[in-house]
Amino acid sequence: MENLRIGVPSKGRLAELATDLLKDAGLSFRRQDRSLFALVKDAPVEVTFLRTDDIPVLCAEGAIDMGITGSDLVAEAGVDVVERLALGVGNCRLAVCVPEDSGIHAAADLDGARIATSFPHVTEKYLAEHGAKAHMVTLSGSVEVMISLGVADAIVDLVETGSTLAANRLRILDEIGRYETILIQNHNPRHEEMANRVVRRLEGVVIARSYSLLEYNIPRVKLAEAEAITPGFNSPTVNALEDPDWCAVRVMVRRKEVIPAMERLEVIGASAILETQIANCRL
Ligand SMILES: Nc1ncnc2c1ncn2[C@@H]1O[C@H](COP(=O)(O)OP(=O)(O)OP(=O)(O)O)[C@@H](O)[C@H]1O
Ligand SMILES: O=P(O)(O)OC[C@H]1O[C@H](OP(=O)(O)OP(=O)(O)O)[C@H](O)[C@@H]1O
Ligand SMILES: [Mg+2]
Repeated sequence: MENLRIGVPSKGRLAELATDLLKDAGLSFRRQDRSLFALVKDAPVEVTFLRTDDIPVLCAEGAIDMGITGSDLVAEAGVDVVERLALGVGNCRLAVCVPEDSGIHAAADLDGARIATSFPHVTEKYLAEHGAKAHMVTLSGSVEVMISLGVADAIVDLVETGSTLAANRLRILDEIGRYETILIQNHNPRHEEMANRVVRRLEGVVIARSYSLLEYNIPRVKLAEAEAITPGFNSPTVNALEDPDWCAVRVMVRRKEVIPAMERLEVIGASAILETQIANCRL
């Protein structure tokens, strides 16, 4: 059986994220200098380092079986790949933006405008849905400066915090879509069983990263109330304590809900409330 080939971004913001995720999932490799290729230790897997935006087409063509990339880039490439797993990072949205003082107020006003973007296909589809047709200025980066350079009336680009827009005195006219970093797969991978194992392993890390383990003691009479505060991923584990009026609860809680949950548990009489980080899990 041939090795499973996984495409990983060679540089840019997703490179380190992807490498860390794979390592945490027990898929360790060493990239030597600028080499484009690495073998994974103890698994029939090869990692190929590629440009993030080439990963969708190379996966669709079968050069790689799986890849880590942005769902925005998959949409733009317009290729038919299987989306296996959302990786819980790289959240961003694609937006049509115009100068703060622009006379463009609706998508229909973009008819006949010049639009600078790295996403011409997604943009044209969006415009067509709004009955508009525009002149595309297709670029690979620094899109936000194109209006002040005089080559565009509007831009379509990724927005996360909005600070790049503010720095360029631009405002969002409309949101085209929301995207994130995903694991994609070819319809016919070289090693299907290993592909499924990669998905399960990464899933364990993604869930572990987004949940904490919460443990606390609670009077039995308050157990139902406590379970309503922390319903858990599956149902909570409840153990008896020496004092029959009390019990101990173990439950997974979304990281961002841990502090408010602890506060609410304290109010209803819980004690010894502990948060533990989960490194990995199989549920
Ligand atoms: N500001 C952002 N916040 C969150 N995710 C982003 C952001 N910008 C880009 N992404 C995601 O990361 C992917 C890769 O981004 P991009 O192609 O810009 O590479 P980069 O890491 O910025 O490197 P480069 O220097 O080539 O631009 C995007 O397709 C998108 O999914
Ligand atoms: O809303 P914000 O938080 O400001 O993020 C959005 C910016 O992030 C990305 O650029 P990146 O940093 O990748 O630079 P690039 O133009 O070189 O790709 C994207 O292209 C936007 O310019
Ligand atoms: Mg970028």
